[in-house]
Amino acid sequence: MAEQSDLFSAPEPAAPPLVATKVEALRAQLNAWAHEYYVQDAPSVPDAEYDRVFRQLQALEDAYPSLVTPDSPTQRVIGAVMEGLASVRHRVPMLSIRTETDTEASGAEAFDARIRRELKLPPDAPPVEYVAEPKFDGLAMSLRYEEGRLVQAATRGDGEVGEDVTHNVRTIRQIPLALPAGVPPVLEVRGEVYMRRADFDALNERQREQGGKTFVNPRNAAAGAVRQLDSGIAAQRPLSFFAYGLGEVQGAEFATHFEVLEKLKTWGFPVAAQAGIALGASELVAFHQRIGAARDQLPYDIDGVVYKVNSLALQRQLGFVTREPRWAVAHKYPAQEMMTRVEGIDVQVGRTGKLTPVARLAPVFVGGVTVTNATLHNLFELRRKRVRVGDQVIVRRAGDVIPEVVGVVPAPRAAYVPNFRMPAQCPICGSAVVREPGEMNHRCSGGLFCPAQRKQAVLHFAQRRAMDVEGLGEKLVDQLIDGDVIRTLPDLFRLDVQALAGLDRMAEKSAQNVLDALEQSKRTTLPRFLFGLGIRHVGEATAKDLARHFGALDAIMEASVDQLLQVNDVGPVVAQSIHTFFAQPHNREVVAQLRACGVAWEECAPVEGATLPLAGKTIVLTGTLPTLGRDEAKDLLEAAGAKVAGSVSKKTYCVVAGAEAGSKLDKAQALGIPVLDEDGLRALLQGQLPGGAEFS
Ligand SMILES: NC(=O)c1ccc[n+]([C@@H]2O[C@H](COP(=O)([O-])OP(=O)(O)OC[C@H]3O[C@@H](n4cnc5c(N)ncnc54)[C@H](O)[C@@H]3O)[C@@H](O)[C@H]2O)c1
Ligand SMILES: [Zn+2]
Repeated sequence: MAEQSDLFSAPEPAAPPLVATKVEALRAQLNAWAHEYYVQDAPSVPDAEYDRVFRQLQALEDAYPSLVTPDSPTQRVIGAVMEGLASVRHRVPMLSIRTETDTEASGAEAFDARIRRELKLPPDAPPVEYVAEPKFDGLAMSLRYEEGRLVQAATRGDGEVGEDVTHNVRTIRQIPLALPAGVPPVLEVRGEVYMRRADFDALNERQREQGGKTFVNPRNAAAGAVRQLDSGIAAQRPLSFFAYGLGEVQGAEFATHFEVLEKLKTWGFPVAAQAGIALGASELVAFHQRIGAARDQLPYDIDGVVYKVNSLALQRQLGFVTREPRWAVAHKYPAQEMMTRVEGIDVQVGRTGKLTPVARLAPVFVGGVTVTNATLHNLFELRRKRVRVGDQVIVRRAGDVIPEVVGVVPAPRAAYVPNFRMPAQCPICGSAVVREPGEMNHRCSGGLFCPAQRKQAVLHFAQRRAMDVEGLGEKLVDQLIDGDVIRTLPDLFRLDVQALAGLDRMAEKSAQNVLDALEQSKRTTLPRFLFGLGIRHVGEATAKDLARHFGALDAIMEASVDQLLQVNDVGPVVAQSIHTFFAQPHNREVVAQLRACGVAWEECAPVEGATLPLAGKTIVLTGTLPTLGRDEAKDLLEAAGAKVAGSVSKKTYCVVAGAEAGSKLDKAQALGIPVLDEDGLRALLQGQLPGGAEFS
């Protein structure tokens, strides 16, 4: 009998052994990736790659349902409880969301059609009401409040059991610890903990500067912070929060999801401003497009939008499938991380002379654009990530920022590939490449000469505190350099009315004004000139110290590192930087030409720092003086040998206070430090001690 019935019922196709093996392999791969992603917060492949393999598995399971097992990644929410964190059983499970993909029709239309079918709506029924929201790329969080107090915060885990991370979540400022009176006595708020892009970039920048580990993306940085055992670390990572739903609630009833969002707002939770009601498929499509167009400008990452049936009664009617509700879907955008191959590593020189290794890539569509180059930041970052030519890497492009290589996809290399090296000479100008001790970045030392640094060099040279060329601002400098009107600083002094008047928005009159300003700037001072050269680490104060110590430019140019170290406040890094600068023949040539063009200053005999009346004294300026400007007062004090500092400490010699002096004055008084007015300052410069006595 059994044999006969087998003949009549349509049997499922038996899976060929090869398919069964393939399915097992795909599951093992997905489980390994999920472990890296959920447990270690350090994925080795981009989400797009995980999703691709996930869909492959889904397709095979659809074709051979006999192969489906309850522990397949397609059948359950993946996640785990980290050792060291207590586990929390969710009273209302935390589910995943099905992803709707675009075919010929928009994913929004496919979702709406499915909902209408499942609700058995006739074709002429009015449009279904949905709520559309951004899909934040962070990690799901359940916040439990009892009697209005936050008592527990838990991650999603496997959906049934999550991790207790209350200690870390308490450090997130956007999450209220106490709620206003009148909230339901038991209230679980569900939402997403995430990191804003700017916070993420700043965190990584800090890590890079210190040679520390950088994070792949804001999601992993946020997840890593939330799942720390030590709340001190989480507190240092700037995390944010958006609420988008509820878990267990006692003592309140809601009719719609939108009403829930409104209530969350009144209780003090951040709710996405874009969340709104959408009627039918057409409004969902419009929402998807609108948020997609604004995506790059958002201050945080989203990977799509979420559509939810608004009526909670209909939600209940629709119910759940294994790992996801039927009443919601995610409609995604192009991935912000993709995999591609490194075809070469180039070096770019930035405006400030910093050398950046840049990966040349097999073209890849990421974050909505095709990318062929991505930054590797610096040599150390590149080495730490072990990037070599030929490797598959993860490229991230989010917002308007330049694309970056965030990691290598581990794979055996076919052949030996040499490690990348920084060039010893600038690829643009041939000057020596230097890296200071403790610095992560390599730089071109051809500051004045290097075409990559020209604009920056000219602007710095012309600024008020340096050569003070009025009217030589950014727009004009852009035109001069881009139009190849000038190449080096001396070219500035070779400009004529004809060359200038040919430029955009430059009448003959204003051209003459610029020439006059240039002419006037030629009579300058040694500290201004030195500062204007833009030598790394030589700010105004150091330029003044150098001028005072050596008296003449030639002496500075010829000084050894040891001689430079004799100067007040000049340490090894600064001394080396000055020495390297003047060791470049290009830079010496520029200086010679500037002098040949008539740039001149008075030189004087070297002055011993110690002989100046205020040498070694630190003085603080605060408030507005009646006649002296802040810069003027500073110049006068520094000329007398004083150091002008920005904050008051026990070491402060005296404070010069004018009108509207604030906390600095209070602090001086508290510490018993003498306070002078402008007359007192003048007296001090004349040699009178703040107490009234004379200098000995
Ligand atoms: N790279 C890897 O190795 C790797 C490994 C495993 C998983 N993943 C990625 O993880 C994701 C799969 O995770 P999933 O199945 O939990 O789905 P999901 O994370 O894509 O979607 C569900 C989650 O969306 C979040 N969400 C954001 N905004 C929301 C909103 N407004 N309303 C409701 N929920 C919102 C919630 O946290 C919820 O848990 C995929 O993107 C996959 O690529 C990557
Ligand atoms: Zn250079």
